[in-house]
Amino acid sequence: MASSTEPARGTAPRTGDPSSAGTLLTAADVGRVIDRMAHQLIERAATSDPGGGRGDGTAGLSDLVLVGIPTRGAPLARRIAARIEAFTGTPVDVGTADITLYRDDLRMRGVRALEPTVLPDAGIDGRLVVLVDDVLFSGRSVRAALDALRDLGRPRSVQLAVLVDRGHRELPIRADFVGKNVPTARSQQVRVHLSETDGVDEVLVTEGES
Ligand SMILES: O=P(O)(O)OC[C@H]1O[C@H](OP(=O)(O)OP(=O)(O)O)[C@H](O)[C@@H]1O
Ligand SMILES: O=c1cc[nH]c(=O)[nH]1
Repeated sequence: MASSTEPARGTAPRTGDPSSAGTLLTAADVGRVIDRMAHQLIERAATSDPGGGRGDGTAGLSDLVLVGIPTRGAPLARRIAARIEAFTGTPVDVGTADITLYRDDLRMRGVRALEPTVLPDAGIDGRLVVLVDDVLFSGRSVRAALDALRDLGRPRSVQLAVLVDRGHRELPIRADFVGKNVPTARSQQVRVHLSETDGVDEVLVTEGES
């Protein structure tokens, strides 16, 4: 997670009046935001490369594993990895980590099917893991993901990338890469739709809790 002296990158202030209900990001916006996040990850992987890199824009990428948090963090991680490969020519390992059994609010959320946990063959030990999710809200999903990772290996570092940070944290968790910071009212919902899961790329703000 980001240190307190290093603000997460984003495109809008996190404080301010709540966003109006409606479309926050169109399909084209989602594509642009994913591209920007891919570039930021390339840069950050290079600066955190213990080997110092080769100066060709691919430093640290072999060390990087993008781990998506289901549901929509999984396709998002795959898309960011695909864009990193498109920009650098270097493939990036991707995985998914189901967090269901690690949640602290399991009893409040009702029964839901477990999602797959799939890691690259090289695993995550000693590597730079970037957790990927669509929305960061209370931080409880990310907290659960950190616990899930603990059972999967021992990365040398864990960072967090989210498409939308809507504020209202209940835990001391902050993203290292933010596609878009969106001031919201607690009563609103941010709904991320991706073509892989929903048939369309868009981010909506709706009124009323789900
Ligand atoms: O910071 P938090 O308060 O945990 O909220 C963010 C989480 O909520 C949503 O997932 P949800 O649990 O609704 O499941 P889904 O991904 O299957 O939609 C979203 O995808 C994030 O994972
Ligand atoms: O607004 C929210 C809150 C939690 N999870 C979401 O996907 N959206």
